Amino acid sequence: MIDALDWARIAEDLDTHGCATTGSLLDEATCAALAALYDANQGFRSRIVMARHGFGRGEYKYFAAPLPAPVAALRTGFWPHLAPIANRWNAAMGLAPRFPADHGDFLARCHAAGQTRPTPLLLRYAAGDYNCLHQDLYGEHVFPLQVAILLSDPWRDFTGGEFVLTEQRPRMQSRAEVVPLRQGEGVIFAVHHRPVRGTRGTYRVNLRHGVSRVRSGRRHTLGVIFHDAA
Ligand SMILES: O=C(O)CCC(=O)C(=O)O
Ligand SMILES: [Fe+2]
Repeated sequence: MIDALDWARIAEDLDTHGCATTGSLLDEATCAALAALYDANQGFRSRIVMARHGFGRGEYKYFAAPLPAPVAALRTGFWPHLAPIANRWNAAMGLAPRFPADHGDFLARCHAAGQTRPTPLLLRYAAGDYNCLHQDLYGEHVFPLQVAILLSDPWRDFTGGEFVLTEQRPRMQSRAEVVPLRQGEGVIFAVHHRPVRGTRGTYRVNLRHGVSRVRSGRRHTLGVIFHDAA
């Protein structure tokens, strides 16, 4: 299903806005099964209570290796479509790293540098919870794009809790983007920087993402990050 996405449109949205929605990626049953893993309390390497770290309110858990099959399939399925965009972006930004055709080869590079812990995660928010603006950087090796998939149904399961992105251009005030998602839909977005073409050439814009306050209900998300963590 990832291969069938409109990759020309996605690449254009990423280049223009720094984010792109995918349309439906996971059906309702798969979303429910993934969200249910949160409470199963098995198959995770760590649990983070956001308030304890000043990250917001709510919590998340990082999957342990081996990743659940649907999560591993998303990582390997997105990779061949995202790696060429990431290579083009790094070239435009004057950043040296280039990404291989196979995600396993990139993970080997992360692991050799001590980034051995898996980063895909499940997040859970209740009423009043939110996720402060941040960047998911876990070491020297960074893949510049990541994906977040909404597992809950907006309006039925929760209200509020919008995915937000901000970008800071040099010497300008920040621009915010709110990304409405349906259940099972993903947003692909820049982890750290993206290239923007200006009148004097291409420059680097700094992005951060987060989630606005959940007003009611419960919201679950699956985060797919492509570099592993130190
Ligand atoms: O819950 C969300 O929509 C955002 C999750 C997030 O920060 C991530 O996947 O990196
Ligand atoms: Fe994040």
